[in-house]
Amino acid sequence: MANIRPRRSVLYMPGSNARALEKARSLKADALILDLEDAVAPEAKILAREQVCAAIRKGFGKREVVVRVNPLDSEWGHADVAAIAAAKPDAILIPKVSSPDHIAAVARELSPEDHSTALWAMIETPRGVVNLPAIAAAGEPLQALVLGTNDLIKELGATVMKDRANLLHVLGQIVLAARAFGLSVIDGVYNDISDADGFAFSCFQARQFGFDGKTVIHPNQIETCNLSFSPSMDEIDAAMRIVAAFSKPENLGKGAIKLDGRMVEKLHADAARRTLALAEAIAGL
Ligand SMILES: CC(C)(COP(=O)(O)OP(=O)(O)OC[C@H]1O[C@@H](n2cnc3c(N)ncnc32)[C@H](O)[C@@H]1OP(=O)(O)O)[C@@H](O)C(=O)NCCC(=O)NCCSC(=O)C[C@H](O)C(=O)O
Ligand SMILES: [Mg+2]
Repeated sequence: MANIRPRRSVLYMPGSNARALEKARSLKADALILDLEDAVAPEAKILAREQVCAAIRKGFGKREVVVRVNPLDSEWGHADVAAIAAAKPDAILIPKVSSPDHIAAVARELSPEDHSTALWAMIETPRGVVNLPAIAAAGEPLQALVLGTNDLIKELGATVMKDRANLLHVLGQIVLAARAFGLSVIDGVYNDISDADGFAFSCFQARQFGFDGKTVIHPNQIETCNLSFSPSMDEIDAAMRIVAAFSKPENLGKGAIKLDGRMVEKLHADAARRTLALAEAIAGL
């Protein structure tokens, strides 16, 4: 099983907020997005870039570190990419990706020494959704798609619905595109920090769609998120039983077997191995 990196909870914080950058070192988010884009006011952009570079160099333990830069066509974009790549985060998150050209343009800005920096792409414009297959097919170093529901709702002229009935087609399309090209896929944020039940539902819904995790905006959303995107004890138990059943001598070479009165195929064994690998990776965090 290839390396699995848990990306259950992916916490945004404004790069201009020194307290949040420090606090993140004590939080159990799997990944952090240090934001230079929309969460940072224009007058704080340079300070945010400097603070974020210093914070990356100090380190965030085992947490995956991702920096959202400003778009290349903004006055900060090119300098953001140069400075952030030199600080060596795990990935750079490109906002408002509407075509594969946006990814290629940022990739061109990375020097050959920056080859360890992956790219993540935000899908948050109508064009980004329409062009999902081409964007997801961009290839290395693209590693993940992140849904931006706030911008998307705004651009669509839609309104926020608790059950996201007006976004279900997008949830399906982004997961489909990501899986077709072997990318991770992270759901958008839930703005109402005080609504624990609504947040838990949106995590449950995202997991059912196949997302690897969800972006969060406040420490109080992390635990629910981690729980929602972790294999449950029942899932781990079922996975172990499936793997064990396929390992029995009488089942070797069989494509389908009967287990507890149900048909189980090799594909279920593959999924079970992935579940166990994810559980192991989570335990190692
Ligand atoms: C929303 C907030 C501004 C609220 O902040 P605050 O008023 O400080 O909240 P609390 O007092 O409840 O905070 C309690 C402690 O937790 C720390 N904290 C809060 N938020 C974070 C965080 N995101 N990361 C790390 N630490 C955090 C506080 O410092 C307090 O700590 P302590 O001092 O020990 O008491 C704030 O939560 C916030 O800024 N959230 C993130 C906002 C953000 O980054 N937005 C941009 C990303 S969302 C987006 O753009 C989505 C996408 O593009 C789209 O289009 O959909
Ligand atoms: Mg956005």
